[in-house]
Amino acid sequence: MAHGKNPDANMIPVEEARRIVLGCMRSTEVREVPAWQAAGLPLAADIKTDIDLAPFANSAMDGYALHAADLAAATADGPVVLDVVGHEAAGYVFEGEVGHGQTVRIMTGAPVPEGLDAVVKYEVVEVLEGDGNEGSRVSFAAPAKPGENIRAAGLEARAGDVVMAAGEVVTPAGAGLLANAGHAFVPVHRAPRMGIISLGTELVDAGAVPARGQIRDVNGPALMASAREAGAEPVFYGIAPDDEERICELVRRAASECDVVVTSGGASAGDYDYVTALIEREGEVLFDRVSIKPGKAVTFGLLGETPFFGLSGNPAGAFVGFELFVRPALRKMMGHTELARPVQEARATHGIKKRPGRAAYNRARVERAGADDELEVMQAPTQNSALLVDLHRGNCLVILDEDAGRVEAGDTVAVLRYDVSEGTVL
Ligand SMILES: Nc1nc2c(c(=O)[nH]1)N[C@H]1C(S)=C(S)[C@@H](COP(=O)(O)OP(=O)(O)OC[C@H]3O[C@@H](n4cnc5c(N)ncnc54)[C@H](O)[C@@H]3O)O[C@H]1N2
Ligand code: MOO
Repeated sequence: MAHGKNPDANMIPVEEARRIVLGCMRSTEVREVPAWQAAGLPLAADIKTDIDLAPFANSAMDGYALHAADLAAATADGPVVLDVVGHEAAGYVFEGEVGHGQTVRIMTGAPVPEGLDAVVKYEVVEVLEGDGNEGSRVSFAAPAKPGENIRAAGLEARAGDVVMAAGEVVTPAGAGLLANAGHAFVPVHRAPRMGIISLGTELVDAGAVPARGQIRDVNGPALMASAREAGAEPVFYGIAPDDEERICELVRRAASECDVVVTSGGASAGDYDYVTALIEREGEVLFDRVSIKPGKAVTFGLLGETPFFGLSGNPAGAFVGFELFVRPALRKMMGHTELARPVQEARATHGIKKRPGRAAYNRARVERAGADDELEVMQAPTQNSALLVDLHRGNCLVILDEDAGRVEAGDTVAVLRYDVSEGTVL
């Protein structure tokens, strides 16, 4: 992908870039993990239950199990009296026969004895004789409906039913359901390993005080956190000075050890920006410029089979590049089908400058405000790509398409919510 004087001639739209990226992603291997550890992950296979859920009809209340027909004529003035012939706690099974005129004292969760079809809770039962257990006589002042206070066998699922389908994201409640279906372990795609390299001779780590001309590496830690938040396993390969051989060595190592490699910096037009040329030489470049602001300098390619992202060095550009391309790629590798963050509409509190050209992803914060509790979006005062504080305090990016012009205060704009996970209905 050689280019002449104007590398921007290679710019492609965001949607096209994302299509190219996602087209290259393959899922990671499947492994079995404890069901509770699968929360937040999509299942890699359909999961069936081996038994009916619930496995037997059981009581939803502490009370008396009986034949509903026996109480048909019960009223306050003419109560029906039954003989208590047994007692049943959860985990215990009453094996005896229960005839008409008889009842069994039953606890919540205990199996309803064969032939009985209703449970009446303690609160509305009067004990006439005895302590309420076997040998007692109890009185009912109202009829009971057949099925009352009984949780039927198979209410949730039948043996052999799929209780959770491949691709469904496990929730904490879902982890319980999987256990109920007999699965202590379930198959999910392994967390992708994301290798991270910060490129730039000017970079020192957070523990050092930068000398004149140096700055601290902010993209390394920010990308590590972003990878972890996306469910990937971040691996930091360090800061590489602008030395082609050193970068090449690190990139090769990361590509052989990881599922995806992400660098920041060294991607643009400067004298020391090697990334695109290096990937071209070592593998294949699929694009090297996207029509976005910030973060247009984004190289995407393959090193053998390993996807490579060379993000812009400017911290806001690296963040936007991660959000728009790397995060969806990681999610696809994990088997997620919801790949895009939610986009919603909000009213701009101020005018927003925008020249036709690259699509803008402007740092902003959306909130409910005003008497009508409408969504209002306040853009950060400066959109300088070197600043991170507004991404930290903000929660969204205002999306202005390539051909959009100036936005006036009060206009409705689309905002991408990076504080909310993919698939959330807002
Ligand atoms: N002649 C041109 N110059 C530039 C263009 C252009 O089109 N023509 N585009 C500008 C834009 S827009 C961007 S974005 C940057 C992209 O630059 P690179 O991705 O090559 O990144 P660097 O040049 O290495 O660094 C840019 C900037 O970011 C700082 N940086 C880099 N890495 C880190 C890090 N890990 N932590 C904190 N800060 C970092 C670096 O010091 C630079 O200030 O190119 C423009 N130039
Ligand atoms: O593409 Mo650059 O990140 O706008 O500053």
